[in-house]
Amino acid sequence: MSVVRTIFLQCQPASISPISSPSSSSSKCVSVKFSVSCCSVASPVTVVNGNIDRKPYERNEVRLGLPSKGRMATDTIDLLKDCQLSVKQVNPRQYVAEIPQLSNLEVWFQRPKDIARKLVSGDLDLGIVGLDTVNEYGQGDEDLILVHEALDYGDCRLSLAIPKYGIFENVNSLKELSQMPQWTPERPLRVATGFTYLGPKFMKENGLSHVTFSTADGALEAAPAMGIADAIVDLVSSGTTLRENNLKEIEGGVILESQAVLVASRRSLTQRKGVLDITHEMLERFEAHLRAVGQFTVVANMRGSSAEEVAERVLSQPSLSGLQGPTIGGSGVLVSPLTYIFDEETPRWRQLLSNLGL
Ligand SMILES: Nc1ncnc2c1ncn2[C@@H]1O[C@H](COP(=O)(O)OP(=O)(O)OP(=O)(O)O)[C@@H](O)[C@H]1O
Ligand SMILES: O=P(O)(O)OC[C@H]1O[C@H](OP(=O)(O)OP(=O)(O)O)[C@H](O)[C@@H]1O
Ligand SMILES: [Mg+2]
Repeated sequence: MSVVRTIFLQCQPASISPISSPSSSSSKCVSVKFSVSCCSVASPVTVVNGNIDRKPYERNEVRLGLPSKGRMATDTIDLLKDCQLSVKQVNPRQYVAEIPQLSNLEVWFQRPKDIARKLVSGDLDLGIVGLDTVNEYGQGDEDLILVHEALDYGDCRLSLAIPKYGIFENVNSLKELSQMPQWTPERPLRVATGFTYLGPKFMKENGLSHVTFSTADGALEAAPAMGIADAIVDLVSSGTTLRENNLKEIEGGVILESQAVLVASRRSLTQRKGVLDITHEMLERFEAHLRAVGQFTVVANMRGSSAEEVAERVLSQPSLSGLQGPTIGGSGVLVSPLTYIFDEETPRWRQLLSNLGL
């Protein structure tokens, strides 16, 4: 009986599929690889918008905008670090940095809303922010292209919420809210929101006509209890803030599902030297890294009469997806998390090129 070395990839979700057939060599080593696709693939989205004054900028460096503060800041740096892209900042109060692995790239730390604005104005070429920010401050500008629409952090939704109490006690859907007799031209539904573009757009698209909006920079959940508004449009993640303020979401009231995205300026991608190459490099790393999240390499020595027999046994056991691989007779088991799984092609890259007409 010969000892056969088996290598396979293990992942959390139950589905597991071979990405390469077992192969044997003269020394009776067998290599079996499994993979599960962890992220959904969607086309780069073009967001549409109005007229903005564009500056014809003369510069040679490619500029990437990253969140300077707030909850997106650390997670963004962490994602880049996980992709072996180290952001070198001289000190935390300096807003410019570099990523040595990406030459000719300047990183600029900015507030998320300013990243969206500066992409539109041409002052940045690439940015990482929440989709809510892209849509709110990009206002559907055709120049903005979502290069990666699911970076897997910053998950939240933009949602309409109303009080649980009073006249809203039995109101549980957008339809019921819109049909309430209370809303008239003289006494419209008062909505407080920081999303002064997406909020009114949503109400209009859903046929709510007697609506007025007020805005504030934060703590919007206080507005109904303060008597300033009847409803709010704000981001919800765990739902705790709504609950603690006696508010509820309603059916049909989700305006947008959001997470961190990589967004680019179409003009930059097509006209500025180096932007397309840097985008390709970042995209390949992001896709390969996100595909590898939750997957592990397991290396074990296994007994079998031949490499083929071991490979056959490994491949035939769906239970391997439950981390039971070594129980089929392995020893010297090594388990390590995977950093990247590179596919032959980067699906979003192909989609981006076709979106750009290249
Ligand atoms: N509760 C949340 N959970 C997860 N992600 C969130 C949450 N709230 C916001 N986000 C995401 O993080 C982004 C940045 O939010 P954050 O509150 O850190 O900054 P900001 O709202 O731009 O600034 P500030 O709140 O200081 O005015 C949002 O645009 C959104 O994409
Ligand atoms: O559903 P939850 O997990 O409770 O999160 C939702 C809250 O998080 C955000 O506020 P943030 O913390 O950014 O404070 P802000 O209102 O000052 O922006 C958002 O504006 C909500 O208020
Ligand atoms: Mg906030």
